[in-house]
Amino acid sequence: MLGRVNHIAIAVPDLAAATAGYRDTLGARVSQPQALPEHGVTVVFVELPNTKVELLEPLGDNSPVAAFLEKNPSGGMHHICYEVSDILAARDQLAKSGARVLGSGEPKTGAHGRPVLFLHPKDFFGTLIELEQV
Ligand SMILES: CC[C@H](C(=O)O)C(=O)SCCNC(=O)CCNC(=O)[C@H](O)C(C)(C)COP(=O)(O)OP(=O)(O)OC[C@H]1O[C@@H](n2cnc3c(N)ncnc32)[C@H](O)[C@@H]1OP(=O)(O)O
Ligand SMILES: [Co+2]
Repeated sequence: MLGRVNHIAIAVPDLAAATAGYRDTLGARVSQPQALPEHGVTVVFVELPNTKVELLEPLGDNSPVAAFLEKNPSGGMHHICYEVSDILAARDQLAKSGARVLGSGEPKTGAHGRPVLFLHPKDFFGTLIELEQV
């Protein structure tokens, strides 16, 4: 089922400061901010030779990231995104195995304009998993 790691996500309290840290201190190439109101976040992507790091901060009042930052005020690893070739087949297989697919269960459009789903962290060893169809 799983393909490449598409990105590792880090939730941060201040996206501009985190962007400067990756760009200026770590010398990395960082994309422009992308506001994703339907997901309650603003994100940037740190471009790396073999994958990406997604830096994300809350956007709006019901951001799913806000509760995470209350527990982790300086930020922290938020999720890992794996690529899948068929997100609906993956979803159905996972649901059959008893894994919780978050939200309505229907894929939403992610930051790359492709369908994404999330799996509950408690079902995967304390790690929030995002699946992105590539
Ligand atoms: C799609 C656009 C973009 C992209 O890449 O394209 C993104 O990635 S957007 C990313 C932001 N969107 C999401 O995270 C959507 C999925 N997330 C959720 O549905 C919620 O955040 C959820 C269900 C994971 C947690 O919701 P909430 O924090 O309200 O619930 P609890 O506080 O009750 O948490 C339950 C339990 O899970 C632990 N938890 C919460 N978040 C995480 C996490 N990121 N990693 C690991 N564990 C997490 C939390 O601590 C609770 O544990 P407990 O031991 O019961 O205290
Ligand atoms: Co993501």
